[in-house]
Amino acid sequence: MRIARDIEFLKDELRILALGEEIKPEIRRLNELKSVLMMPESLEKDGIAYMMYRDLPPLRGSPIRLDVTVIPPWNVGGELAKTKGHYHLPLEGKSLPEIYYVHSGRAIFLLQRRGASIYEIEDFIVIEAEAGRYVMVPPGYGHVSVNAGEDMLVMSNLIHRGVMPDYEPYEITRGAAYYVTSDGLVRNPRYEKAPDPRYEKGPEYSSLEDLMNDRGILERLTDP
Ligand SMILES: O=P(O)(O)OC[C@H]1O[C@](O)(CO)[C@@H](O)[C@@H]1O
Repeated sequence: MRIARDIEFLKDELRILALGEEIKPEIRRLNELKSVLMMPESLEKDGIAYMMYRDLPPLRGSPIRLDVTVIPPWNVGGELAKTKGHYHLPLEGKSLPEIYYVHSGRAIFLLQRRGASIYEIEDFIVIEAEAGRYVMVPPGYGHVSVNAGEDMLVMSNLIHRGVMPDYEPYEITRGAAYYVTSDGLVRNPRYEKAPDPRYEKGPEYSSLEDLMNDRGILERLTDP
């Protein structure tokens, strides 16, 4: 599968070749997600939760980092496959956004903006995106990516390379304010306040390459 010019994802071998270089993935295991699962007690055995191929060559040396994340379909206690979830720590006092582009599969992005405490959510957005659509995670929003389809979800993300993830709020509340299950959304009871979700669809964009060449969009990653 073509990710961009000179970047190929070899689906059967779970390998990425970028400008001829083999990119070694960082693997997140199911056991590492126990702290954010709706029903961790339903996890019977460890396995691969998702793979992150970080800092692909075309953008090395630039302020923006390009990663590819591959989430196979899985389900623990009815909850669909997802990333751990994090907020972005401010960089030099600024909260910075992030862009996801879906190459294949069906994604649901759960975005949340917290209020006075981590148990209070002011805004909760559910964004659906299949291949050819992108999502901008706005500054200040925490995010979880869910594989809502039956196939592998393959997506890229563009982010300022100085941004560090903050996992603690998601670990304390055991995930986002809503879980995505095979029966739909389930409210996480650990949050004291969470509005009804707002539903959106990620806008279409011709390709990741075109997105990477769109100055207007890219500039927002460093200066929202
Ligand atoms: O850090 P988490 O919550 O496991 O999520 C992984 C995702 O976050 C990123 O590290 C960037 O925010 C991606 O590479 C990856 O898709």
